Amino acid sequence: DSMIKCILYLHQPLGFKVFLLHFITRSVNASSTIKRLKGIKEVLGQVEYKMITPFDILPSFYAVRIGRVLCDMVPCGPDEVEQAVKNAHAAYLKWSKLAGMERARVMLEAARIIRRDEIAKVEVINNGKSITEARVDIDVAWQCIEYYAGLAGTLSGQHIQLPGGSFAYTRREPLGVCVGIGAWNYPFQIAAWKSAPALACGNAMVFKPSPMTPVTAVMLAEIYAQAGVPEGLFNVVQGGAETGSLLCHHPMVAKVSFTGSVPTGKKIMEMSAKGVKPVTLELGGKSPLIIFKDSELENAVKGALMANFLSQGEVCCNGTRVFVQREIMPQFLEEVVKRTKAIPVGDPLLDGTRMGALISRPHLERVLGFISEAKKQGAKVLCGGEPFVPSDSKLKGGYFMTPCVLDNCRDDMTCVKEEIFGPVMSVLPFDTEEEVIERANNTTFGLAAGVFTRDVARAHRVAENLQAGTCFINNYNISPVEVPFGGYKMSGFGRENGQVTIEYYSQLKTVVVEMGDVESLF
Ligand SMILES: NC(=O)C1=CN([C@@H]2O[C@H](COP(=O)(O)OP(=O)(O)OC[C@H]3O[C@@H](n4cnc5c(N)ncnc54)[C@H](O)[C@@H]3O)[C@@H](O)[C@H]2O)C=CC1
Repeated sequence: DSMIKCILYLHQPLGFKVFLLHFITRSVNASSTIKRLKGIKEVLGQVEYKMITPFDILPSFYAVRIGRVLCDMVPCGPDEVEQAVKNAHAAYLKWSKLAGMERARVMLEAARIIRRDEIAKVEVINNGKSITEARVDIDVAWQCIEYYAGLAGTLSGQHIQLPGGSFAYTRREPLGVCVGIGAWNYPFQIAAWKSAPALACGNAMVFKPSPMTPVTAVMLAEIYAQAGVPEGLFNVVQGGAETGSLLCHHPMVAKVSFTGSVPTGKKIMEMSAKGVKPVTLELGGKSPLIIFKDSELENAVKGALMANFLSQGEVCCNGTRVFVQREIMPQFLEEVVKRTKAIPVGDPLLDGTRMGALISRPHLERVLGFISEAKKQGAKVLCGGEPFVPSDSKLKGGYFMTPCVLDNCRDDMTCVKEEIFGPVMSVLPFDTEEEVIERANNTTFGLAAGVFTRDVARAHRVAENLQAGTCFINNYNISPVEVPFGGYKMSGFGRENGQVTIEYYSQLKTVVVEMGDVESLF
């Protein structure tokens, strides 16, 4: 947690002038961030530079995951965390007193302000994914805020009749200051998925993005501020494990919602347990995708690609164990390999690109390491699995690789058992429904699962028997915001999105009203 390095280079379209920008060292809340952005002008007064704000992104703003540092961030320590939580608490006291409909109006304004293309560009630079996918992420983010704005005015309790005219009623009340801790794979979207239901219920949020992708959550803070939330209602603190741990231990924090790996999830739960804080854990997966021989093959192949190659394979709910019924294996493999080879890898800012760069050099090496180990254990690489160097010289140092399909896989191989978090599909043959369900469930994870078949009864039977928080039938990796998302088993608990998430960001108060005399036993 010493110094988190992430430097931002701006290229001019002509002449290759490089501007180094140090910004947002400790972004405690939106207004201080804005001040800091403005402060850059003074700090870098002597240097030739262009001022950027999130809504002033230059067409030449250009830096992808190409091995360059974007900006220097200093992790927030106890003082900043204290300031962020206190600010958030003060904002919560105001925000929670507003009518749900008033909160809805502010949130709808935030959803409206989110401008897809500008933020998507920064997200590409932040994360390395293709611009096409980043645009979808930003759309999903504003849709999520819009959806929970719609629910903010519907929060209500129950009226319960009791004997003698007495009654009780329940009130759905906010929790207070909620903490969101995010992973690096969907930086802006995760910040929206966590803050939207939190804010709709009347809470405040202190959000810590992953130190790998610190930038776009700050843009969301600015958007909420512009939309008119009380100052400090959505704060961003930068940092890694130490900052996250300060947040989880803080006595004024009422809840922690975490997205990340299983080992960190366990720590978050332990730390939160000390303060008896509820947690939502969105953790990793090793999800199965089952393709029966009666499937519409083209759709099944497209589904397998969607299940494996979005965001360079860095997706928690990816269906990376692709079980294919033996009779159709040759046709499936031929088609899936043909389409995988055709995926355009390269400059993620270009519209034609479908796969960008992985998050970091060590992560790329880890993913390639899984492939070498798979080969040693007997898997056959049908395509990809190599580092990729784009022809554009600016991208030479990037963390690119070609998407990989592995054949001859067995259930006991490391590539089939462990989450790779990269573009690596493991294909496994199966014979019967009973057998494949047992093998699909033979994992400690349970985030998602998929089944392709034309047999309606089989589809629902298989979905019922798969141990996973989400089961896709005849598609994969679509996540409309109306639909709850979350895990079974070690993939976590609690849900994000959908109506049910209101329950994870609120608490129920029961008020019992006596209309008669007190009948005392004493
Ligand atoms: N289920 C889901 O919705 C998703 C799950 N993931 C999972 O996340 C993992 C990849 O993301 P990473 O960022 O590498 O995960 P990670 O667990 O290393 O970090 C996640 C976040 O936790 C913070 N953190 C790390 N140690 C901490 C500690 N001791 N106390 C408090 N905070 C701490 C990090 O700074 C980061 O913000 C994968 O395993 C993936 O499956 C990723 C995206 C979505």
